[in-house]
Amino acid sequence: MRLLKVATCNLNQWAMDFDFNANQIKNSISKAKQSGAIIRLGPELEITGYGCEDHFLELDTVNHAWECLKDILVGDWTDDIVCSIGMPIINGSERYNCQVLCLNRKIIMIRPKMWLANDGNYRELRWFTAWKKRDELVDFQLPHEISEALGQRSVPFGYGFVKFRDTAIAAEVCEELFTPIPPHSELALNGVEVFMNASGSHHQLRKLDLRLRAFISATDTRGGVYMYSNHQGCDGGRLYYDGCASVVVNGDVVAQGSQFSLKDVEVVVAQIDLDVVASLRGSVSSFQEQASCKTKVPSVEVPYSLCQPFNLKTRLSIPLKIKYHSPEEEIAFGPGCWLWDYLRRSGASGFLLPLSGGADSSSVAAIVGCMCQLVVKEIANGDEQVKADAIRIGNYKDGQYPTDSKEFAKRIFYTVFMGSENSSDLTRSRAKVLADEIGSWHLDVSIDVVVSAFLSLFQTLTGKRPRYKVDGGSNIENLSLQNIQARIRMVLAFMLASLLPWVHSKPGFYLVLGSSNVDEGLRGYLTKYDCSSADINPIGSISKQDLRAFLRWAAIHLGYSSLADVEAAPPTAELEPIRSDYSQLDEVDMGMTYEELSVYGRLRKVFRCGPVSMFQNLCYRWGATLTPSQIGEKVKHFFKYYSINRHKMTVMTPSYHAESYSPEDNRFDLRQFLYNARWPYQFQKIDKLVGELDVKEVVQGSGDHETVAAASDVGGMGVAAAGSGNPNVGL
Ligand SMILES: Nc1ncnc2c1ncn2[C@@H]1O[C@H](COP(=O)(O)OP(=O)(O)OC[C@H]2O[C@@H]([n+]3cccc(C(=O)O)c3)[C@H](O)[C@@H]2O)[C@@H](O)[C@H]1O
Ligand SMILES: Nc1ncnc2c1ncn2[C@@H]1O[C@H](COP(=O)(O)OP(=O)(O)OP(=O)(O)O)[C@@H](O)[C@H]1O
Ligand SMILES: NC(=O)CC[C@H](N)C(=O)O
Repeated sequence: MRLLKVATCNLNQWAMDFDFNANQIKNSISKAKQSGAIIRLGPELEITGYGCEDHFLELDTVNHAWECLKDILVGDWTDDIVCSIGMPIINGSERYNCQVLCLNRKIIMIRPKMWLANDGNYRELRWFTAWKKRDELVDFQLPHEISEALGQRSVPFGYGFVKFRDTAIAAEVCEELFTPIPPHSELALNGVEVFMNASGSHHQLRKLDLRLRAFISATDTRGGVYMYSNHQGCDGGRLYYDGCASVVVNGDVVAQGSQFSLKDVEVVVAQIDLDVVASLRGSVSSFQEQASCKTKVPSVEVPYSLCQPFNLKTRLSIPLKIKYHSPEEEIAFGPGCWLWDYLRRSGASGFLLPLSGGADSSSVAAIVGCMCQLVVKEIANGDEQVKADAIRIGNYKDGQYPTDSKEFAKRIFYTVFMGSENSSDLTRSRAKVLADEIGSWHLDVSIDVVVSAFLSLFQTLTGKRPRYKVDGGSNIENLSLQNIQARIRMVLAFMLASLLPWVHSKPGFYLVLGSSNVDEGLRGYLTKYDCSSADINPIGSISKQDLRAFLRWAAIHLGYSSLADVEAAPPTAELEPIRSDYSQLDEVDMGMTYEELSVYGRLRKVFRCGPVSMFQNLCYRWGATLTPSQIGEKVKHFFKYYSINRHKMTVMTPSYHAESYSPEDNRFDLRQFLYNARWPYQFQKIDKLVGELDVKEVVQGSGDHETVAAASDVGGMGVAAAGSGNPNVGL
């Protein structure tokens, strides 16, 4: 037997906070050593933080990373433990995203990333060069100061692996795992038994499965130990890195860390018998055959042993049942943890939320409530860092600290219902009941006097006073009357967030939370610079359908039972007067349902459909109940409003990224914002297709169509011919 103990970790780093990050790395190495591990793997670019973006272009960033590495190497951190540490390195004139393998105060090899992440949220090619030399390791001269401090002049740099006396190990850096020809396949043929994947990978709803499947398929037939390390938390941007440090052996998960957690450092350890890898490989004839004619990968020899012989002092890690969170839990915990990091790092004293009693703002309130519950739970579990942060933010004195989530919420969370003459008692009371359940400091104010002050001012200026449509006004008047209310709420929210702490003799300021969802953003069904404009928004890329499922879940599992009523109510903006024969409803206003919007959203972004291919795909999906002409009208209606309102995406409040069809314009969904909203070329093509289909009556009902049935559960949206069936493409 060759017993090997390995440790991997989730680290909650903060981009550009070098002291903090270096301490976390040291802390994780100490924990790994305490557990008896001989290998410690950390996340990608852990010294700088993954999300430094254009700071990677600054030489300072690379220099500071070396300084931190030197500090780690001159101490006893790496004594008797192989540490894989992530940082940027300049070799010659190119900058690489590297894993630095260290042991006993020396650097044994530097492995630059070969396949960079460059889709969706990722732009690594903007900052790094991909390493392309695959047949040799080059000699890298260490920077003078490092060289002096370590007594080491140079180090092998490039693609390769490290051969110890008793096993071989190699790095595979994040995206490399997801490439069509991942390095681990040829590394395995070269005898590498342990793969160390350092990652910087963000949370997206329903994505974990994709990741775990990749670890499993990397090792189930070819054998191997797959170690995965990731960042965890908000390191300064819209992404939440969702941890899940794990160890997989021959396709079985034997250790799995948390996906969502408030912990700064979590070390995940596994004890493995490496002979199971050799044994599996020896039993697969095709593996043996391919190994016998493999392409040789360069290696570095280190005369050191990592394994222990058979002994009964340690227990082997056994296969675990993989833990997946439901999407509802993901919505509660991902944004909940992200909000906590943002709050503790921003210096704010809490959050203020305009709470309408509707589904969206109630979801945000529930997520803040969940955050408070997590904080109290983590303090009860003995987390000193969470306790110290909570004491500071909640302004606790005399040794007191949060022990009850409602009491904590009262200190750090203001909710405010800002009713107008169009608000109903139902929503007003829903807001109040929910606030009581969560424990927030709740205010109920009327904005009517402010609205009428604006209207009077306008009347003085122009001599005219706009009227609602139900009172005989035009569309323009009707819209402007709605938008005044919506925008006044935004101004009042910011005013309260800055002044309420002063009123209550508390230090600091509160962050205003926004609560528009991904579908409203896509359709543009929001008033520009109303309460959708805030400091941050935890649900800006979550769909209405997912939010409704979340509300049902939260009513039970977070203990906020009033959310069941909130969920059951039809979504309404309550900006127009309610009459016996009229009450404003979102889906009527928008001319489409939220369910339809989710379908359009996925087709547009995830499946990259323009208007014409969206129409064609929807003919398969909806052909049983709608005619081609009706489908054509729906597609045109969607694209018209999407494009008219695209400018609103340029000023969307920074939101937690959670959804692959997010229209977020700043980092994720990069498109123009001034369109010809008549789409003359595309719409004419749709009309032409409709004409042809009507004549031929080709679409006879989607149920009869083979491809529809086959693809009907693709990401829950039943895309038929939209190309790639993976809704997570472009993570
Ligand atoms: N191409 C362009 N590039 C840059 N800016 C452009 C623009 N076109 C218009 N604009 C600007 O945008 C303005 C129009 O946008 P905006 O003022 O927002 O107004 P608008 O989009 O016309 O109206 C707001 C919509 O949101 C609905 N609403 C209101 C309130 C709450 C909710 C909800 O349930 O969440 C929904 C409301 O029923 C209405 O359909 C124009 O007045 C102009 O200032
Ligand atoms: N009466 C109100 N009191 C406080 N805030 C409000 C009120 N009405 C609207 N808002 C704020 O403006 C945002 C957008 O308003 P709107 O009611 O139009 O619908 P929504 O986007 O469907 O959200 P919700 O489901 O929270 O009502 C809300 O999410 C909320 O933050
Ligand atoms: N940092 C990376 O290489 C990211 C890779 C991949 N797209 C992920 O989200 O996991």
